[in-house]
Amino acid sequence: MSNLKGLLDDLRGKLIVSCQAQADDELYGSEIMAKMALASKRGGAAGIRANGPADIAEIHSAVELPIIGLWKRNYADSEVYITPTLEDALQVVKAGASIVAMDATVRRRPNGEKLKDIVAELKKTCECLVMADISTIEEGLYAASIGFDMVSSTLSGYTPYSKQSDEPDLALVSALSGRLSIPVFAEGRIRTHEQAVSFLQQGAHAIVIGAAITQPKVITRGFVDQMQGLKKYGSGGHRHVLKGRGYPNIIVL
Ligand SMILES: CC(=O)N[C@H](C=O)[C@@H](O)[C@H](O)[C@H](O)COP(=O)(O)O
Repeated sequence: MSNLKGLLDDLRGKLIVSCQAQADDELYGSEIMAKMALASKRGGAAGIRANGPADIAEIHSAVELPIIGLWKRNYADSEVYITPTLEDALQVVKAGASIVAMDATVRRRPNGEKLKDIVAELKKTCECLVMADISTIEEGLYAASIGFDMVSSTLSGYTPYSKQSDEPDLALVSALSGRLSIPVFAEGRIRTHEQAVSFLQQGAHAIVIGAAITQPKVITRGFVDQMQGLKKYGSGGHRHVLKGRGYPNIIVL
């Protein structure tokens, strides 16, 4: 466990790159995600965020960086899609993640599982830290109270009741950083160097960036839109939409 506590210190002020591609993405595949992770490491990333046991295992064997693992899965009886169940979390840890990230929203989980019980079980049985992906201040406070090791603003804008915006949620990260003793990670729609620095100045422990680094389609579209005078990318010109039950897909507006 001491190693894991040290891990949080190691991540302070650092960048974690989210290397994820869905099945309908041109870059889909564990080998490609491992290359993406390797390139991120060479660029100075201190950690990788990755989706699914296959990608996590491949990255774990190819890149010497801590992995924040999750597993996006759809269940018929729940809107929760980021590591919804205990078994999903266990598979993520087994694949090589040091930190398991999971939806910590107030929404009902598959099979009636309770967030509190999942966290307690993980703490009891796994050598891992647990990250709460939250969408509101209340969810962040609750997550800290039930034993999560850190929270991340991942789901702000992706639950129907949270703030909807194309911008990253600086207010949420700032508010939680002032109220929680556990680390608060900034994640979701961070597109510029300036935004990343602002989050650190507002108290974020570390920064997680995905699309702006690992999705060439999105980056390309940003340039194209700017060149056409559409002013969309710099202010968050794309966002995830929940297609069907859960899976976020990048759409370009
Ligand atoms: C909402 C959701 O499911 N977010 C996912 C969480 O793992 C990923 O698809 C994001 O890429 C990640 O959060 C980083 O965000 P951004 O790609 O905006 O920098």
